[in-house]
Amino acid sequence: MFLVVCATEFELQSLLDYSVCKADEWMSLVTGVGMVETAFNLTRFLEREKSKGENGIHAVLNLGVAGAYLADGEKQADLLQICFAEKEFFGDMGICYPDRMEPLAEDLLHRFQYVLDSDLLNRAESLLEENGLQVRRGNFVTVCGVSATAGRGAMLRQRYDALCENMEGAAVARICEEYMLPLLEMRAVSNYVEDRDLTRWKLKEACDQAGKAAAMLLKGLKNE
Ligand SMILES: O=C(O)c1cccc(C(=O)CC[C@H]2O[C@@H](n3cnc4c(=O)[nH]cnc43)[C@H](O)[C@@H]2O)c1
Repeated sequence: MFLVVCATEFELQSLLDYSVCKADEWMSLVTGVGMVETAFNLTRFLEREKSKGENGIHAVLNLGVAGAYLADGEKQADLLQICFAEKEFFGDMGICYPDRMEPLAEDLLHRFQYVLDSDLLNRAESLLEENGLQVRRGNFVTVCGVSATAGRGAMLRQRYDALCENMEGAAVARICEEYMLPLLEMRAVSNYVEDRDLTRWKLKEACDQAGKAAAMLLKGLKNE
């Protein structure tokens, strides 16, 4: 079964509202916002499952919202659009200058980028497109702090050839690597990464969109 991992109750609630699957068909975990809470709570959860002798989790869905980087034309995700991660990066792990980032020496890091499960991603993308959703796929950047200027957004987008940013994805990928669990990461765009203006954020609508898409996925992937 899938383990659905969300940072907040808010992001999970809409999936619970839309889901027609029975409770024993997927499990959920709310980790808290950010990489540390995510890594700690996901590891603890998987260890507890292991110690119960349960081996029911076969894949992880990291579900939530994200900030889309501004880009020219084709490369720009729309507000509320569903995006899938092809790769995840620890985006601010490095040497941070005001206008650029430089990498740390490779031998200082375990891993800096993760390639997500392409089979799961292809199946999920097809399923949502068959259900009439226009989705996007691309690189995701996990950051410690929400980017609050268009300049920082442009720098991160360019550096990682990225679609959007979030605060948990790379941590989930790290733990899934350790437990050899295939990972699918799906997020709805709640905001653009621009000079900060919270009045333009669409958090509630994005959670709703993500929950609706996740309910479709969990039902569809189960029937394949
Ligand atoms: O500043 C506020 O008042 C505020 C109120 C509600 C939510 C926030 C967040 O920053 C949510 C962070 C949460 O959502 C993901 N997320 C969404 N957009 C972005 C972004 O532009 N950059 C990074 N993370 C984003 C993230 O995964 C967190 O879990 C603030």
